[in-house]
Amino acid sequence: MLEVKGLKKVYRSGSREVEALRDLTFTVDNGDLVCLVGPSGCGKTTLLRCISGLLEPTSGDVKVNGKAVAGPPPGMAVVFQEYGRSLFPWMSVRDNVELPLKQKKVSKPRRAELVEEALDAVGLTGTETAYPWQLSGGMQQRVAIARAVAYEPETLLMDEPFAAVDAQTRADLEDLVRKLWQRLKVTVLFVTHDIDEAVYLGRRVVMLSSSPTVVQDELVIDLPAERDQLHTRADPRFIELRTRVYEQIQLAKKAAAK
Ligand SMILES: Nc1ncnc2c1ncn2[C@@H]1O[C@H](COP(=O)(O)OP(=O)(O)OP(=O)(O)O)[C@@H](O)[C@H]1O
Repeated sequence: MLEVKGLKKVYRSGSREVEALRDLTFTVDNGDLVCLVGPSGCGKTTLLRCISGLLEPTSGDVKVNGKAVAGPPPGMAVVFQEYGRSLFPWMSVRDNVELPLKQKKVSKPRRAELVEEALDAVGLTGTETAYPWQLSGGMQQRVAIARAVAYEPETLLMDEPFAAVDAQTRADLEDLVRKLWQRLKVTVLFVTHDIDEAVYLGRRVVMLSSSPTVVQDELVIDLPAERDQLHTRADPRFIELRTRVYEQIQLAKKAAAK
């Protein structure tokens, strides 16, 4: 289980202080898919960086399976928004996916297996020797997802991973994430500012307020587990849920403007 308790982050530079996160508390059960949604600048990236041990919180704590996070936790992988910057352009697709496995000291034959399985899972078999810059944006993001999946993480953090791809590719990648989540039984925390994406993907949606950020509300997404872009998004329950999330986010924005 991932536990975030009383998390606060204040950035300080000289005499300037920015309180990015005020007091965040929520949990993600093992094997759950939780979407975090909040307005732009509410501190979503700051939160994920604290969870992944890349940034030290000012106070509060993050625990994974009861253990406090201090530095990047071993069973965690992160997929960032900017695929262009997260892949090494001088390395082939295979080498990019394999690199974290080398760092994890996985044996060579097992690495080959994991890379092959992960590329197959994201529909990129045959691109092993290509370089990232020879692929489309959507394909590059698939490579980044394959790299995270090959690592066999217990927890997968995704920070607005589809913000930079076109709408059709985005829909395909959303379905890919749900498929991988169901197949691999991994715990997923998915951050997005897109309300429809959060409701479509999540089993739960945690709504954040504007900065200084607190948890505004939480919602269980009681849509069927089998989802598809056409029918799920037209389901009256989907529309009800997205309206609830939208209203909460609007309330958060109004409260912040006062
Ligand atoms: N290194 C930093 N130093 C000072 N302030 C920072 C730093 N990083 C972020 N901030 C501030 O903290 C707040 C939250 O930023 P953050 O990037 O976490 O938000 P976000 O929700 O991910 O934004 P967006 O949705 O626009 O990507 C913002 O006010 C931002 O200006």
